[in-house]
Amino acid sequence: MLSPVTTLSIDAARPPLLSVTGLTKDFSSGGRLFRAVDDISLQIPQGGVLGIVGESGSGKSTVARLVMRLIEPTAGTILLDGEDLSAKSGESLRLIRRHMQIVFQNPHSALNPRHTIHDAIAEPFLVQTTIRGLELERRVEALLDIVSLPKAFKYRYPHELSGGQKQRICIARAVALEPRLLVLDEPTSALDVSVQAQIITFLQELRDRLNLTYLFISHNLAVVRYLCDRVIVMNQGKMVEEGVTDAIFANPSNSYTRQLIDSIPRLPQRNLVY
Ligand SMILES: Nc1ncnc2c1ncn2[C@@H]1O[C@H](COP(=O)(O)OP(=O)(O)OP(=O)(O)O)[C@@H](O)[C@H]1O
Repeated sequence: MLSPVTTLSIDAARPPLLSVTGLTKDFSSGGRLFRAVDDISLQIPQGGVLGIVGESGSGKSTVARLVMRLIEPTAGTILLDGEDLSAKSGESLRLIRRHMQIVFQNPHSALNPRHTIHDAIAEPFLVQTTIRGLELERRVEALLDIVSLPKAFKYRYPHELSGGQKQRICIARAVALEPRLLVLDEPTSALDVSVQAQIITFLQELRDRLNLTYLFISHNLAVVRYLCDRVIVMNQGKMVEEGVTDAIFANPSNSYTRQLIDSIPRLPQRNLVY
């Protein structure tokens, strides 16, 4: 287990790890304002897995980017362990960003083709810490071990890896500085179905092993059902349903949610997760 790089303040009466209130995002397009995210509120306790589902264009990725402060909200607050992200900028935002990392959909474009796997995994340490030399080597190898890849992979380049292996490298890099929150934005949709299943199982094990908290974005309800404790259903930027995953799947109260559930393809038994 890696030692913590920094720690957030820990209160006795602990707030949810992530608490989002009234999150709203307007984009201007062709001189007109378009509300992509409309008054979304959510909470994730430490160690929880919250899924956001909805069809293409419903605003899921925009929520992910807002939570990561990759884009600025039009309105709303985002608290990480009680700390207001919207009040932070510059160095204090950079410091708190260590505690929240994002894994994107496409591992093929996320890795620099000219950098070895070693350099890809070492980068967060070089940018954010003073860890160097033998200790850096130890960390890189430990992270390859965490994502169940051989140490010798550090000498390889991205084109020498499969899609699933590349996504494991992206996950290794995302967990390098021991974040508390991992935002997973469709992390398996660019992968083959059999590899998707491996990555989902792996993400579940990783959460238990590193005590991570996930915000999991997907249009794949079967994956969400497998991985998430609670789920939010989004339609046209709005939250139309929220609750315990099993309860929502068993008895959706919203007609849009029911349509989504009915659209899950019936697949052969061995692909049951999907
Ligand atoms: N930078 C932007 N400028 C203008 N409109 C944007 C921008 N980013 C997203 N949008 C629009 O906001 C809406 C929500 O997009 P978003 O990517 O969040 O949806 P999504 O649910 O993640 O879709 P998908 O599942 O296809 O990724 C879409 O209509 C999209 O066109």
